[in-house]
Amino acid sequence: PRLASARYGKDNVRVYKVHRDQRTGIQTVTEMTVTCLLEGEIETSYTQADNSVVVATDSMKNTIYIKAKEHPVNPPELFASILGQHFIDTYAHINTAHIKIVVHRWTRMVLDGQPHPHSFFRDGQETRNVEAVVDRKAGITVKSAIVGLTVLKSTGSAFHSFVRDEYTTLGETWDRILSTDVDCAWTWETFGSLKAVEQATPKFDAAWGKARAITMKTFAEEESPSVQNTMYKMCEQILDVVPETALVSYSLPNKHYFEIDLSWHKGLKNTGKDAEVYAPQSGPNGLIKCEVART
Ligand SMILES: O=c1[nH]c(=O)c2nn[nH]c2[nH]1
Repeated sequence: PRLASARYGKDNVRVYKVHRDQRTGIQTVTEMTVTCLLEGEIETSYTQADNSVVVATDSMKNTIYIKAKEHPVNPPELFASILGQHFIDTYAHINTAHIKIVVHRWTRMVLDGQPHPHSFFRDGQETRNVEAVVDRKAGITVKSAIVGLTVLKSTGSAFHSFVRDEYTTLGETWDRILSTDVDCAWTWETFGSLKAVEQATPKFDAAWGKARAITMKTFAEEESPSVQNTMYKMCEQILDVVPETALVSYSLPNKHYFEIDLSWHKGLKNTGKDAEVYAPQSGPNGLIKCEVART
């Protein structure tokens, strides 16, 4: 047998960092969960119990905290690239660093119309994710994402004219509930160096804001004929407004809400245009995926 692939590191490294503006007294917080996996000439640590090539995962955890102290942690695309580049620069036998950052939401409280200087709330389980692969030869590839943004529309979604055969029971509908947990990702054109990522810094927050706005606006305003068509339109718009992206993808569960026929009870009308009470389904769910490339 041969070692076909290997990467190792530290997962679930929770990091919190506060910025204190001395002049205004306004404090800003960032909370993230970091994963760091390294690849390189590390085969002998697996095959020969040679630990001389092993940068301990504990040391990686220490490094994440030190770099978070020494460098900005925002935008996450920049911090992930800085962190990955550190491992390539520091250990000659490490050739690829895989850094994943999940940024959790701390939204500033607004009290009596005023943003509070140091109080925040978790408005949803949505996260902003970044995966950076820093490779000694190939450069820095960065994938940004919105994950876990749960949305629902109570109408404005249809699904009909699909294959009808001896396996089909699903009725056609011109008016249905549509709900999903958005997982939207955009891959940046590869950066040739950390300097190139640093120069692109202003683009990362802007792209996240645009992708999130396009997702919500298209979801809300499109008379959706299917999840497939609506997500494709989202991809087209993101590629259009973020020219440095090479690929945009969505992975959308179709979280079904079933009509409940109550006519057995005194002829109660609760289906079709009379439907008001529905049964939200935990599963099974549709799962619709696509990747749209610029070229
Ligand atoms: O939008 C939808 N796409 C599908 O492929 C599908 N299949 N069942 N319901 C569906 N809704």
